[in-house]
Amino acid sequence: MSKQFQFKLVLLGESAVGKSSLVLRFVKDQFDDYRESTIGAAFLTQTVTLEDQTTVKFEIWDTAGQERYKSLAPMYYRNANCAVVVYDITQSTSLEKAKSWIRELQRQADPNIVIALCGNKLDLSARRQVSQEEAKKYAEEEGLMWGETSAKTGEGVSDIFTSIAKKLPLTAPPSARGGTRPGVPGGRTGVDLNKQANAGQGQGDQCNC
Ligand SMILES: Nc1nc2c(ncn2[C@@H]2O[C@H](COP(=O)(O)OP(=O)(O)OP(=O)(O)O)[C@@H](O)[C@H]2O)c(=O)[nH]1
Repeated sequence: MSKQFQFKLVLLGESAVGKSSLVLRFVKDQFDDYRESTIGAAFLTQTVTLEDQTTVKFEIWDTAGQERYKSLAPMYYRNANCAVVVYDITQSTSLEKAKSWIRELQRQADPNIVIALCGNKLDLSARRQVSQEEAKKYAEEEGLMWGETSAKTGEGVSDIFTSIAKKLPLTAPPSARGGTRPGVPGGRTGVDLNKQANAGQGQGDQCNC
């Protein structure tokens, strides 16, 4: 039987960089030009199958980027196995905000968290304010994964999640760990689904929490 794992992933970043759009593309392969700003956070799941048929189910917490929700974020990144910190390549201030989220994760999240820095809105590269060199250099210095995406065209979106899946510890002993549920953002993670009956949500389930 192929191995199945489940990990908790959190998205962080300034408002309007495209966090929810990235998740919508990844989970439902859709894009919405007029997406409303997230309130609180949203929960979705999606599964990635690797070449060796290992499946990685992501439990995704899409946080709200507006400043008024900032204090909620620790609830979502606490116990997260991985984080996608998003900036908008057409807004250099959004990279500064992403760096501040990364500093916070480095100080307060699980020390083994896998962090990917993601430059979104690649389809708008004519208006680019953040060069690939600058972002890549910063990511290398901080030991982060890095990639650029367009939630609008889909470019790079599945690559970033697949790269994260490959970096996660897929050999971790599963038995002592538990899964997360919608409404329980701080739940434990990293479960091997082969060992767990009734293992949570199906693909693309969503709740606004
Ligand atoms: N051109 C372009 N527009 C995008 C892309 N991704 C998102 N957008 C647009 O940017 C706006 C904000 O996108 P959201 O996904 O709501 O951004 P968010 O980061 O989730 O925002 P908050 O919920 O406020 O934190 C929307 O109008 C999207 O349609 C992209 O890759 N390219």
